[in-house]
Amino acid sequence: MEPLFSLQNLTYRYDGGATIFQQFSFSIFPGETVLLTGPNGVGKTTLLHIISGLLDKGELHYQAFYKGNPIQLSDMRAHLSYATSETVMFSKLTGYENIECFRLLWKLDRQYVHKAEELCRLLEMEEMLALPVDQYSLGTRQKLHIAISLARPVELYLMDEPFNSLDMASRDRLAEWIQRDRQAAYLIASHVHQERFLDSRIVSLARPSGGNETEK
Ligand SMILES: Nc1ncnc2c1ncn2[C@@H]1O[C@H](COP(=O)(O)OP(=O)(O)OP(=O)(O)O)[C@@H](O)[C@H]1O
Repeated sequence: MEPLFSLQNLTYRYDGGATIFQQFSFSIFPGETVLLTGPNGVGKTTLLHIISGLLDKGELHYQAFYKGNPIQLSDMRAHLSYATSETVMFSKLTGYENIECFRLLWKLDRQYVHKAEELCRLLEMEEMLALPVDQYSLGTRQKLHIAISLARPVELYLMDEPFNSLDMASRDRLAEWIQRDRQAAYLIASHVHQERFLDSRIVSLARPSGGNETEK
């Protein structure tokens, strides 16, 4: 089977910083869930930022392919949804209004709204949607952020430590949802929660002196 997305010979160094990746290659297949693990500071968030085209400063070399076709990482934004570790939200607006803002921003139809609300129900925070986001707890903000990100209709989802602020029941439900979804691929940075993803591939980033080399 052809990978959905493939990154070859990635070399990356932050401006004035150390080399984080050295000739690193990684692929993810349609419908696959990959757990990205490794110690603090090894480069998990950096890799997700790179794949979503957010890092254009520093030394960056790679070849990338989406569905077999060469692609610039800055163009990957159209094909993926990235649930960053920091929640990005309009805090004076309600949950419903935030869902609607992202619908307008991404130019989506009502299907997206239905899916976002379904995810809010799954994560048991639907009753908070009528309130402004600045009244939410940290975990409730995280749930809305995840619901909005996963409702976007794409074939590749990137998630950075999505479980951190969630209660146990929500962690279980979210992990089940992700593993049931065979239509999309998920790349999830998390150095815990491997027990929730027993059937998933684990890519463990190491910290060799020269930066990460191609995953084994
Ligand atoms: N803007 C930046 N400029 C320079 N170096 C940076 C920058 N952002 C991150 N780094 C460095 O890049 C390395 C990788 O950081 P990154 O946040 O990707 O690690 P991580 O594996 O996600 O860590 P954690 O498990 O703590 O979230 C670290 O050594 C970090 O200090």
